[in-house]
Amino acid sequence: TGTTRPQRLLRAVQERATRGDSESVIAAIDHFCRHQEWAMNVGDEKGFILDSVVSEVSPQTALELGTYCGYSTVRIARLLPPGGHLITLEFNPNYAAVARQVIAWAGLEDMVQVVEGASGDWIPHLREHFGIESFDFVFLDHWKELYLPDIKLLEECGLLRKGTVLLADNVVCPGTPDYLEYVRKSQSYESHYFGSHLEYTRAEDGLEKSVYLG
Ligand SMILES: CNc1ncnc2c1ncn2[C@@H]1O[C@H](/C=C/CNC(=O)c2cc(-c3ccc(F)cc3)cc(O)c2O)[C@H](F)[C@H]1O
Ligand SMILES: [Mg+2]
Repeated sequence: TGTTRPQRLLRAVQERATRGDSESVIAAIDHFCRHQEWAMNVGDEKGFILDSVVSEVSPQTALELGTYCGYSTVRIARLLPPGGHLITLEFNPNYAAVARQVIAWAGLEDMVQVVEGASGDWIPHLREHFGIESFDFVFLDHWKELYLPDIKLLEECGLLRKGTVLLADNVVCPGTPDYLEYVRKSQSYESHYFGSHLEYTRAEDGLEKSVYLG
């Protein structure tokens, strides 16, 4: 009964990063994934694109689907404007536990709510439970076949508004073909592809940014 990879990633953060310094937490995770063990964080190259989109949107309300170890959660939360808040959904309790500690080490726990459970179960209750009217920004990075059903659910629940920005990881590798076809063909979205590479590798991957038009 050894440790899990997320637990080893957390230990690397606690050993290498400075409490309260989100940049050092991001750097510690990238170092761990490059030099110790690969892990499915969005990574530094795609992370730079994520940063630029978050900075441009400057969201008061943000949603992340698939927290994993909290790497992209920290990247997003550190760029939120005053009063901004990020809700991140994670259904694996072990991952959620690690993510909470990574987020706390970065000193961002006041801007982030890690919600344990399945996106499909939680999305219909976000308004009543968190007083959310709609989301300014959504980052998709959970099971790839759930991207499409979950944005349709967000639409149905009225949680997207004119101008809401969706950013989806892995649209090339592992790939999200049904999601891509939908957002690129639908009259309700204006989409743009940002080419990049699979985290910590030379394989092709990229992010799809889709603006909801209502
Ligand atoms: C059921 N709805 C869910 N609700 C909340 N959290 C959820 C839900 N479903 C899963 N989660 C949670 O979301 C996470 C799932 C992330 C999946 N990510 C990937 O598979 C993924 C894979 C690769 C990859 C590429 C090449 C290769 F050779 C090997 C791997 C790269 C990537 O960047 C990825 O993001 C978490 F693990 C799971 O508990
Ligand atoms: Mg990913």
